[in-house]
Amino acid sequence: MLLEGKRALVTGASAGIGQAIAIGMAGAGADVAFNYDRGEEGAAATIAGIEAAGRRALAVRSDVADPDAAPAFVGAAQEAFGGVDVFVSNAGICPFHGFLDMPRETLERTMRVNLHGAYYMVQAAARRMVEQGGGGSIIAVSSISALVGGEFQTHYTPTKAGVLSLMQSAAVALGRHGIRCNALLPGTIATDINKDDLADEEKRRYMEGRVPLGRLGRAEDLAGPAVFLASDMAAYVTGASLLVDGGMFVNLQ
Ligand SMILES: NC(=O)C1=CN([C@@H]2O[C@H](COP(=O)(O)OP(=O)(O)OC[C@H]3O[C@@H](n4cnc5c(N)ncnc54)[C@H](O)[C@@H]3O)[C@@H](O)[C@H]2O)C=CC1
Ligand SMILES: C[C@H](O)[C@@H]1OC(=O)[C@H](O)[C@@H]1O
Repeated sequence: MLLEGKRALVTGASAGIGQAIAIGMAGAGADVAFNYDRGEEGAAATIAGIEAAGRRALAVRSDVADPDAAPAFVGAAQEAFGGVDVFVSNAGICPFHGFLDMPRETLERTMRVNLHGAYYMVQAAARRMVEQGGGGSIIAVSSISALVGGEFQTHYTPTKAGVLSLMQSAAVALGRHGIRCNALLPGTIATDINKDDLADEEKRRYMEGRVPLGRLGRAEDLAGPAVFLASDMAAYVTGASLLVDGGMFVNLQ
């Protein structure tokens, strides 16, 4: 198995993409610790999915925007599993809102969760990996939105560009330690984050129509690419970004 014996950590894994990655990594042989800030039922389902794969699970409820949450999460995983080999920074929010009347709190919360949270978490994981030696793999969930804009995402797209940039700079900073850092760029994946937005049938059909593969993404579509980047199959891949969007980005006309 690609991740046999690895210890993986995933932020934001009580639902959606994080949940699919956590369970997918367990299916590939990893013990998995995850954090989440809401959704006890979802967290229980993630634990069940990891354990059904015969792997150990650890769930920690905390807010990635809290700088103290990062060392606490990594420390708890270290205590439970004895080390950290793979880290996936996934937790994020996207409260759709127009630009001209963007509430300050919505802007600042989105920045704190998506960008500051990713920074603190990645830094805490990297410190652990450097201390233990032997390298590691860090993956951040950025977005197709790091590359293109969105009318109701002016607070969100800069965070996703920031996360992509964080992986590039971290790849440079951590290469000498054998730690690889890469970004996943999902397209439109049907999850809770866009449930309300895609409840508008016209919008949903428009988004589907932009995808050459003919459908919106499913959270599970991110599991394989994440396992690949975490595994030794990607041993010479760092500072890279992988679009997982059904071809949406290249579809101009
Ligand atoms: N669904 C989509 O179309 C796309 C999503 N993404 C990114 O993928 C990531 C996951 O999104 P989805 O699975 O769609 O969302 P989701 O809403 O289905 O799941 C979000 C998860 O993150 C956790 N979370 C949210 N805020 C948190 C916080 N402050 N601290 C700790 N955990 C927190 C939630 O508990 C939940 O487990 C996000 O970073 C999002 O920006 C990127 C591109 C497209
Ligand atoms: C939440 C959106 O549907 C989603 O988020 C992204 O990052 C993608 O660009 C999609 O718009």
